[in-house]
Amino acid sequence: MFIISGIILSGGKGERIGGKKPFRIFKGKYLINYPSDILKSLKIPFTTVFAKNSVDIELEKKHMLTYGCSISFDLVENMGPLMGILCGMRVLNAKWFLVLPCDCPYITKKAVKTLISNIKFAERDNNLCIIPRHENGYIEPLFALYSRDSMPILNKIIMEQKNLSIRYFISHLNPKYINSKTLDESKKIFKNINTLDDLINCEE
Ligand SMILES: Nc1nc2c(ncn2[C@@H]2O[C@H](COP(=O)(O)OP(=O)(O)OP(=O)(O)O)[C@@H](O)[C@H]2O)c(=O)[nH]1
Ligand SMILES: [Mg+2]
Repeated sequence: MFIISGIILSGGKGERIGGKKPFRIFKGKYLINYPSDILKSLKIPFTTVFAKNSVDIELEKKHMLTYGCSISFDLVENMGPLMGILCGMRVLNAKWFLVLPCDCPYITKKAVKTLISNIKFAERDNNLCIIPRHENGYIEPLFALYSRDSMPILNKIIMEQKNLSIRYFISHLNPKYINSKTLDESKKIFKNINTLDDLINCEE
């Protein structure tokens, strides 16, 4: 069993960017390549979870071949990131899952390593997830670690379909919150690309 495996969430509608978000080009690379390159360089195996109905099966297959990762698809459409996380967990044999969005081109190796360095404390304190939190209280649950022990809880939440918010899921996990600045003083790594303007206008 790998201790850590990655789940890259790539199955959102991407409405604000006009669809096909993972394969939008940002500074010469597909958006999805940024988190994928970091995971590859850290030798963390991962799966990329696309929407139930493929947006472009050729590009999705090419992504799989480029990175030697697996690709997964949401079992049910339009259920949001929790469905993506569960579908990723189902195909990975890991103790901890590193969940990342597909639209985080400023991600760094250092940030991922720092996040991972908290696992030993989470295991000591029985925290089933490790979530970056900003000073203003805002949390980053899609740039976070989840223990395998959170999987039955997530499964139950999805089966019940009562509340599919990620905050509801986390509320069952005794989260370890870590100061977002320990991952990146500038906090730029958390910047997501959501619109066509973001694709063009993001400064260096
Ligand atoms: N697998 C999967 N991933 C999702 C789902 N919804 C959102 N995501 C991913 O979660 C991350 C954050 O989502 P958003 O920033 O809202 O992106 P989005 O939903 O694609 O874009 P908008 O439609 O413009 O909100 C992105 O990496 C999305 O691809 C989903 O239902 N399934
Ligand atoms: Mg969305």
